[in-house]
Amino acid sequence: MLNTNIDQDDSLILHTDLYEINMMYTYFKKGISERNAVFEVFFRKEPFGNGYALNAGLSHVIEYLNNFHFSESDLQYLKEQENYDDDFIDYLRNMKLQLTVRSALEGELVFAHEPIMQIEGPLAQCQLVETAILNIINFQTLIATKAARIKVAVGDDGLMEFGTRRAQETDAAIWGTRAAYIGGFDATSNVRAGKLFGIPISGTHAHSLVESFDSEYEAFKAYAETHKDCVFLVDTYDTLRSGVPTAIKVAKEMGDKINFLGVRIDSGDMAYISKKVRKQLDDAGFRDAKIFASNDLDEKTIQNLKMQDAKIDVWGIGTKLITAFDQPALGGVYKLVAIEDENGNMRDTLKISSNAEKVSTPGKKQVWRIQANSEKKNEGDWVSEYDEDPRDFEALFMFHPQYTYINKVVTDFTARPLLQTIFLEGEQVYHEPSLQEVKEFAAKNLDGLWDEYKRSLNPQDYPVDLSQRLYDHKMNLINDIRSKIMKRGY
Ligand SMILES: Nc1ncnc2c1ncn2[C@@H]1O[C@H](COP(=O)(O)OP(=O)(O)OP(=O)(O)O)[C@@H](O)[C@H]1O
Ligand SMILES: O=P(O)(O)OC[C@H]1O[C@H](OP(=O)(O)OP(=O)(O)O)[C@H](O)[C@@H]1O
Ligand SMILES: O=C(O)c1cccnc1
Repeated sequence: MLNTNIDQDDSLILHTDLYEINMMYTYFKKGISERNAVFEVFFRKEPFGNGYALNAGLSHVIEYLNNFHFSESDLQYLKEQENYDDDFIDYLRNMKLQLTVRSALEGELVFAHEPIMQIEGPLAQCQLVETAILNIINFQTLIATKAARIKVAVGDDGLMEFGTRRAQETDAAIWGTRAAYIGGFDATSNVRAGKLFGIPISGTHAHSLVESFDSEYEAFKAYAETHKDCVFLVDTYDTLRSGVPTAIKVAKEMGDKINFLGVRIDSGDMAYISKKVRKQLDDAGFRDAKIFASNDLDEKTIQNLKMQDAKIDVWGIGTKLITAFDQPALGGVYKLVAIEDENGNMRDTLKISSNAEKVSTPGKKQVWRIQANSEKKNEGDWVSEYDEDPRDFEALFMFHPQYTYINKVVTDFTARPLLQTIFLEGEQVYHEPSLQEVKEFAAKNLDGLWDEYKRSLNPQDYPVDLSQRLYDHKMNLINDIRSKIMKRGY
């Protein structure tokens, strides 16, 4: 018996902060819950000092929104806890998803200060979904980005995800594994993630197998007699004196009965040991046997090991990937950018700050990825008002949104809108691609990025520019608000 109140009709609908429902209550009681609103998700800095983020999480958001309803036990719980009036409880009972959701697709490269998801519809519904959407996108985009960094470090070597045992609980392991696959991992050790998402599964064995037999020889032999594909973990006692020689002995004895894929090392000086192991395997005639390595690895250690000419073919990565060890959160936010007024007109909203980077950009927007036809590489992103289209221009003027003297004119370009319609007034209109297609899309997008933005250390800032119209609108709104404050004193 579980010590929780999870019942049959549990869904993610209450996976929200209480303040969202408290705000819905106010909107409902004051008669503004159905006013049209537009919120946008964006982050202010790429994680890990990276030059880009790799978008992930949309699939889980779609699943969440397709299960958008309050169950009777949810309503009863809210009534008991918060004593909301019955008319509000009835309103929640009858609530059907009416939101229009536009989003950057999974596997898309996304950058700071541009909307990566846009939620439009009744104010109350927009407010309710904030928490779950941020929870999902912030985590999965973070892990996909970490995975992409690790993938850059390993190049064409094999890359296995080993993180489940160190993940922040089960959901993080499952969805983190999926994000890692999008970011470039080849396989996972998590069997459920394999079953759920079709990710290839792969595994070796642990030290406990070796310790369960009287000797390393008996352990490897037993494994070989019960498996066709064999990777032996060779560092339980003494990698070079015992582990590798024993693996070679067993591989020779078993001959064609097994596929001797290689050995795994999980401790010690990986550069020194892997070179020695390579020599031992080669000398024994096992030139195709691969060396697998694991032990608290991340992109920095991998790069360093490669610099030391470590002879590692397949990398197993757990803790530092799945916990996003060096940056535990992406910090994506969900901000109101437009709201319907009492006359039915949309009013764009703006947050002013003394920190220029924190002044928000008002209104419902679109993001255009601008690519030069000559190079097939991105020139930058052009954030516009929603009804603008850069394809109407022969030459596109792109300028830095703060340092406007940094600018360029781009001709002969293609422009593609990043925010795609996923739900239209509550109906899913987007057909999800397979996970394999998402992974290929991510790799293709990375090809379109100049190396200057891709390097893991001190990458160049990728241009995220505003259209002239959006820039002028923002400046006018800032001036309007300032002059109102001067007049009214608040
Ligand atoms: N040649 C190397 N250069 C840089 N880092 C290395 C090298 N060899 C191993 N490492 C990394 O150094 C870190 C420290 O390893 P640690 O001392 O914990 O490993 P260990 O000797 O295997 O001990 P344990 O058995 O407790 O894991 C690990 O993240 C490992 O991947
Ligand atoms: O180091 P990570 O990147 O987190 O990768 C996962 C780790 O999990 C296993 O170790 P663990 O000590 O849990 O089990 P073992 O008995 O198999 O060594 C494995 O050997 C890796 O070292
Ligand atoms: O298959 C492995 O070698 C493995 C799986 C999970 C964690 N560590 C290693």
